[in-house]
Amino acid sequence: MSTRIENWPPQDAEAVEPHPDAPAPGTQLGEHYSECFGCGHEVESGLHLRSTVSDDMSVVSTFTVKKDHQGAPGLAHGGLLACAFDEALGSTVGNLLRTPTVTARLETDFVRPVPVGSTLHIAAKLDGRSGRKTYVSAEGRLDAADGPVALRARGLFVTVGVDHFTTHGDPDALAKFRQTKEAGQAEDRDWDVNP
Ligand SMILES: CCCCC/C=C\C/C=C\C/C=C\C/C=C\CCCC(=O)SCCNC(=O)CCNC(=O)[C@H](O)C(C)(C)COP(=O)(O)OP(=O)(O)OC[C@H]1O[C@@H](n2cnc3c(N)ncnc32)[C@H](O)[C@@H]1OP(=O)(O)O
Repeated sequence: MSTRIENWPPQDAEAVEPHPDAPAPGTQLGEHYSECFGCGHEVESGLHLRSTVSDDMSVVSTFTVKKDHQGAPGLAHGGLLACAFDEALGSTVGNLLRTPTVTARLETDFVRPVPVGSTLHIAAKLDGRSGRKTYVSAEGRLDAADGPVALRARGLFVTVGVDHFTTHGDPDALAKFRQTKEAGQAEDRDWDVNP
């Protein structure tokens, strides 16, 4: 059975409200985990995505394509670009709704090639919510917030409990995640997803 979502957001989705304690527009969001490939500073060849709350419903992220991110010579790898959108969409849901979620479905439309050295400006917005399901979409523009559209993506994120990470994750990595938080390096996150 196909799980493709034909209508976006689906009819059963309700309007989504940001969490009352969501970071205010203009807030720069910190990395959520130092070893995250999408945002962590410890991953040398990672994406080092940086995100800022744009308004109640949206987050803008930037990511500069490096040599390590190539698919074809001089061009970004498509799967890696999808990864950047996964991170940007997940950060939008996690930070504006202040809930731990995981990607259940990610659709990416590749509109134009993304050269090494270019910076993608990814504008993501919350589209709707239905129970544990949050619908979020994004557009990525080349080299400027109003540059040409290079990608579009839509994601379904499902809210999970802490047990998702304790059951399936690595205990040592989770301990490091907790220490990072306690050291105050994971800013703006007073909601606890740790065991
Ligand atoms: C990775 C980050 C972890 C750290 C979190 C900590 C702190 C967060 C802090 C800040 C956040 C900031 C940034 C985050 C940035 C990036 C995040 C990256 C996110 C990822 O990169 S994360 C890795 C990839 N991700 C997975 O590793 C998920 C694997 N997967 C599962 O773990 C299960 O599959 C799960 C849990 C998804 C569902 O399982 P489940 O048993 O809990 O629930 P169930 O199956 O009932 O689904 C419930 C409802 O979703 C519908 N549904 C499910 N899947 C669907 C699909 N594909 N299409 C259409 N609908 C779907 C069902 O139809 C049902 O709908 P309904 O309720 O209407 O029946």
